[in-house]
Amino acid sequence: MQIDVATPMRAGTASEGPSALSVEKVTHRFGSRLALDDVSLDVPRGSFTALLGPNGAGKTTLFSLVTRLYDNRTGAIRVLGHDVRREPAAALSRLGVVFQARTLDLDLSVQQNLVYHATLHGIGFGRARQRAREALDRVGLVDRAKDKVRQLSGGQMRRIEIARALIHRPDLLLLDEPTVGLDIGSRAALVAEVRRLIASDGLGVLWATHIIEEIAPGDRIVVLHRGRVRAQGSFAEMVADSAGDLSAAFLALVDEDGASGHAGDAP
Ligand SMILES: Nc1ncnc2c1ncn2[C@@H]1O[C@H](COP(=O)(O)OP(=O)(O)OP(=O)(O)O)[C@@H](O)[C@H]1O
Repeated sequence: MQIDVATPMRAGTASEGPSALSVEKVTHRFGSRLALDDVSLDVPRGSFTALLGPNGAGKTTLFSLVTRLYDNRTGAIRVLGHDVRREPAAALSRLGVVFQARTLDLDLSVQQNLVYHATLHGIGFGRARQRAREALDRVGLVDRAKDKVRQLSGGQMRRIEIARALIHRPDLLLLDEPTVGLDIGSRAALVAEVRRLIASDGLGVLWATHIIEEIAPGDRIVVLHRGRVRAQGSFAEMVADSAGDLSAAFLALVDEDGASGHAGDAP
């Protein structure tokens, strides 16, 4: 299979500038458990990069390192070229994140949730209200600004979380299994929404999932399994040896009895 396992694709040529996200040789342990093992990956600007991995692959751990919930003691993580350890403020100001667990305050209005978040980013109250309106407009929910969050559906709450993540105009958006608990229609709508944002704003998106149907031709894919990057490349590269079948390619990569049992092995 012609997939680059060793060297992540470089989006950042001199003229294009650095990648939205670059992770280089990051290892993370919880006690004796190795959650991430020498992980390197790239999210080019303007790309939808799917972080595809089964339960326990290490997706959430990776997100926690990028967002500085955990400290990366090995390797380097850069957001738009800013190292998250050495320049945390610059790196985190370019980053928006939607965590797997819902984090909206259900008893506040949609607008209050957004304005509160904007002020945490140092945006003044007046501007925060304007930004909240703009962000809601982009996810098609401007008419729900005054509603309490608990009055919204699960899919609408997710879209509010995306609006909130965009309020400080980041260049990189991380979403950790954002469609968990949504029906098929809401799931498809949410993926489409994020793809529109990439097209309109040139955001780099890292979308963690284990749902193959959320991935489209044109996406970049990073397959993570048991803490190791098993493969990364374009959709076309990923399915080249499986007659266009991404599920088959994915299963071959995460099959413990298959040839790709170790991330460092050439597939
Ligand atoms: N706080 C923690 N303490 C100990 N082990 C942890 C902790 N968080 C995660 N792990 C372990 O690290 C590994 C990776 O977990 P992680 O949650 O990152 O995977 P994931 O790909 O996000 O899984 P899922 O799709 O189920 O959310 C697992 O073996 C998990 O048990």
